[in-house]
Amino acid sequence: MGGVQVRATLLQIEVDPAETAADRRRRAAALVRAQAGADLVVLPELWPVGAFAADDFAKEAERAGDGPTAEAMSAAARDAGVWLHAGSVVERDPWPDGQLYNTSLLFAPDGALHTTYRKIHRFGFDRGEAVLMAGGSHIVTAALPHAVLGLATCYDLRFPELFRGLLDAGAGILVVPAGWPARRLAHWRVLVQARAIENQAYVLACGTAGTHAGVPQAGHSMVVDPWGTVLAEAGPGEEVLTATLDPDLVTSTRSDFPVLRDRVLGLPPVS
Ligand SMILES: O=C(O)CCC(=O)C(=O)O
Repeated sequence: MGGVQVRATLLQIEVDPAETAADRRRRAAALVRAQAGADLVVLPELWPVGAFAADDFAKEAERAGDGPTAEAMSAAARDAGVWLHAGSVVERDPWPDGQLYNTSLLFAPDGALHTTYRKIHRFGFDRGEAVLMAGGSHIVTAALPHAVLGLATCYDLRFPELFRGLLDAGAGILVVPAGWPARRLAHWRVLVQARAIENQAYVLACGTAGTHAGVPQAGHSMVVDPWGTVLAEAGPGEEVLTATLDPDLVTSTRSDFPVLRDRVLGLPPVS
């Protein structure tokens, strides 16, 4: 990254079933290339296939390291010279007969795959992702030049203990790609802000636009600072959202208003 400030761009891409995954990959790659000059670019959850398009998960599954999304995003990150959180893909591992995972891909500015994160909490209760995919079992952070990213995905937002794990692992910028449905937009806005306030961290929450598998998407990608202030918020349609982050604000918020120091851990239950 260039300096003390982090120029972040969230690409709230529309997922339209009339567009093929291959066409959407080309469009997303062009959007990433247009962000040259940013430090960190973020795409949403499962944007190649659609987060609710469960019937297509197996067909669109790919390898995390060198599948079609990884190849397109690696080249786009390198061409733009940006850190790229390329959202998530349906990963099959081992290839070609293994389990499906909802796996996020983080590329370095030279195009190398830096880190992957398998979504831990699977959404759908007894349907969709919850039955078709396996859950991840690792908390994942990534140390970038001026900040540590903590990775989570969509439904993970509802599980504050995961974010405490990311906080304890050193994260100051929490990155949450999502495919959040419009009917629970109110939950999204509150949860994104809450994760920022309670962990005194930036939250970059990038959703999708459009309707796929009959589920209208919320859009409303958000950038929230460690004090809980919403720095930028998208509308419901496709949008490029930008914000400038100051990693020192994480440190100063935590020392000026030191609530994290007052955590009380490991209390025994009353029997
Ligand atoms: O928790 C929710 O309301 C939405 C979660 C979701 O859509 C997902 O994880 O894909």
